[in-house]
Amino acid sequence: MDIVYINDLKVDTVIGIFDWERRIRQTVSLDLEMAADIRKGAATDHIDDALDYKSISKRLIAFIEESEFQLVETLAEQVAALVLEEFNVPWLRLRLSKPGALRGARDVGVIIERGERS
Ligand SMILES: Nc1nc2c(c(=O)[nH]1)N=C([C@H](O)[C@@H](O)CO)CN2
Repeated sequence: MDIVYINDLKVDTVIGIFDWERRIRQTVSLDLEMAADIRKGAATDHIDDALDYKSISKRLIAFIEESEFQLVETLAEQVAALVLEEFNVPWLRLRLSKPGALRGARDVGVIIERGERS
């Protein structure tokens, strides 16, 4: 199994459980690993035969910017479902972090794996 990845994709969104968090936008960061067979794209050297990380990141930015979830768990599940369904990805690992959300920690968040790994 090969992996196409996106690291430290930063997106501003409304996220959090407290009233003050509902009134501001905060940055979340995504590290996304997606299972893919890269051999066809490597052989043809054509983007149509590759999992296009640019189009995935554009879709994720649009979705996350519009979202208003409370928990990082909910955002992570929704992002995972979107990638699995819309981009035909069989398996992914997503680390979704919220920098500066916890005093004394660089970031907090969740790591999830979804789908079937071949
Ligand atoms: N498991 C979680 N714990 C907490 C979350 C969360 O999304 N998942 N969120 C918060 C607050 O919004 C925090 O990020 C701001 O202080 C607290 N705990």
